[in-house]
Amino acid sequence: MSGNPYQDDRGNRDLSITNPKGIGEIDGTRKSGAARPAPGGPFLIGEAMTGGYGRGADILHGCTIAVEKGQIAVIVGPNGAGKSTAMKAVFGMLDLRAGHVRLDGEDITALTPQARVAKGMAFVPQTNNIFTSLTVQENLEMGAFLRDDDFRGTMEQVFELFPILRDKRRQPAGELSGGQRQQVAVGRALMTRPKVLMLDEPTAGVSPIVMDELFDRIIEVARTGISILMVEQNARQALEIADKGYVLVQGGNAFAGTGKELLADAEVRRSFLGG
Ligand SMILES: Nc1ncnc2c1ncn2[C@@H]1O[C@H](COP(=O)(O)OP(=O)(O)OP(=O)(O)O)[C@@H](O)[C@H]1O
Repeated sequence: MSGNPYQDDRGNRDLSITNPKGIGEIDGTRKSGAARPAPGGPFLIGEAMTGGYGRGADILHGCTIAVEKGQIAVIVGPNGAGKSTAMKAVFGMLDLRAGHVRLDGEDITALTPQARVAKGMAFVPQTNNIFTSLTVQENLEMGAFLRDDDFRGTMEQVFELFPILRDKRRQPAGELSGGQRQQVAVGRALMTRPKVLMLDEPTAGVSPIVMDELFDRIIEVARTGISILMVEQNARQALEIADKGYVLVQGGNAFAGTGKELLADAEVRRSFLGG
């Protein structure tokens, strides 16, 4: 897959590689240089997030993750770095001890996940992200449960994006292949007509070809103006389509930059991309 189609005309928001101490650059407090943040800050930002599960030790330590409208931000890093935890924190599944989450300028830190869905956020977790005993179409209808308008147009868009789902719409989702199930999960999230689509390892367990196809579809979704925030194990491929990449290590930001910058950075390559 080639580079990201958005990078050229949005280059002025892209930030150079930063170290944890330079993290202020990510949230738009950059003090010098040409890059200026969008007025009001990023569309979605989890800023300086610190917290963990229940009464356990903190997993996130001042972690910052952001995505602009219609862009793709990718979180990569070693196993256990806290990538999924950062996603859960942005979605409100974690009580933060410090830090904020802002969507379109509004502080949503105190909102429940359900309230965030109503605000336009959709989250596709890593596992158990479909109803296996329901048909494909029923899964998509479940995605529209918060809507009281006619959602057939949205379902049509999902079928256009993932034609195989139309063919299999009457089949129980549990009978589908891994890649097709992921399409159901993404399709179900899209049924809410989200402004932000959060994906935790959407390509887990699928073949390289299926991964490429899924990434192409994700680019298409971003082109419609939806922001994509995703965690990926396939770091190199994901960074290729990323407007913005974050490398998390031990719950904190180790590197951030455009996908291209991270792919070109010698240390990032050596430490996180297998050379
Ligand atoms: N529900 C939970 N309760 C308590 N601790 C958890 C929970 N989920 C994750 N953790 C812990 O949080 C830390 C970070 O896990 P997390 O799943 O966020 O990492 P990750 O970067 O997504 O890893 P991976 O790449 O392996 O999926 C780990 O030490 C993990 O054991």
